[in-house]
Amino acid sequence: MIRLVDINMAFGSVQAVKDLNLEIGEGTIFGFVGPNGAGKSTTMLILATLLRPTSGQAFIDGFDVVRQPREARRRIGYMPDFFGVYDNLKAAEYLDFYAACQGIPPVERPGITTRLLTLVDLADKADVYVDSLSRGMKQRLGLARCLVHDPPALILDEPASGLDPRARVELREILKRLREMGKTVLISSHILPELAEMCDDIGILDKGRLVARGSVAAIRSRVQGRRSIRIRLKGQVEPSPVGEQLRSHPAVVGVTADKDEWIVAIDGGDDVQAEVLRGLIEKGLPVLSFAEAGSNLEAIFMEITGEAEG
Ligand SMILES: Nc1ncnc2c1ncn2[C@@H]1O[C@H](COP(=O)(O)OP(=O)(O)OP(=O)(O)O)[C@@H](O)[C@H]1O
Repeated sequence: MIRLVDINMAFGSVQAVKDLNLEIGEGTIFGFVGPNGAGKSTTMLILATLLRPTSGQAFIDGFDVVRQPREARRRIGYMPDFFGVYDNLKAAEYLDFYAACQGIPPVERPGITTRLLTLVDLADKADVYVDSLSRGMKQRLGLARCLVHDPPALILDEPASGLDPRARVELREILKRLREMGKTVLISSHILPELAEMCDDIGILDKGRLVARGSVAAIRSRVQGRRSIRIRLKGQVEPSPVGEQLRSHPAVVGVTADKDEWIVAIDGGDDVQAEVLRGLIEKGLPVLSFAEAGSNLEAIFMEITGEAEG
């Protein structure tokens, strides 16, 4: 449904997207994750036909976004990371307005508006001014707006950003409904755990390059067996014998000092963790705490995007 072939995008000397190749099958919820400036919004703008790539091709349902922008646009709903809402309109009027912009005949518009407001759980807000809706509600209304022309593919740029946990759960529920409807969704975030709960597949973008792609389980297994340990020692900061001692263990693959803490990446399980602790104690180093930071998704994300730096 969505295909990117050797996409490059340069803004002057800034290479925002580099040799990006990606295929997203029909009915997939695909999470696009990467730190700020990774190139997510740029890629989405290209797919939305709003930015012409420096080179490469992008297709929506087989239509080239540069050569056949009208056909591509008809098949896509795009929600930018920031969008304005007209505050003098009520929710239903707002959707009606966008349906009119899409050339939908007046007789069909009330039905579409009602269906979409129901889909995004705003049926009871039809007559409420958009301006007075909460941020989460505005986001859901924005999502409904992308659906007025019933496109098979949706591109959502950071829709969960700034939402409270409850609003995120609501958004996740709506994405599930979209999946049931057979929509293909490309959704971005700079927070991997936020996307992991909602997506079938994940692509990690870093400095314009796709550095990992696969199911959440596959990405997790890429760094399986690796864990981070947080260590606090009394009055110890670099330079100190601590870093040297930690690095001397062959299973220690990374050591960083962060304020009064050391963060150590180890390639191994409980036995290795116990050995590293024993090594510190045997050297007479004053360990205050030694705890697993967890092999959480955020650590995995740091790991993968860190790898790409070299
Ligand atoms: N119109 C532009 N002119 C110049 N540079 C740009 C332009 N748009 C994006 N960039 C640069 O391209 C790079 C990628 O930006 P992009 O907005 O695509 O990243 P992103 O992954 O969406 O990040 P964020 O989460 O911060 O929006 C950044 O270095 C950015 O500064």
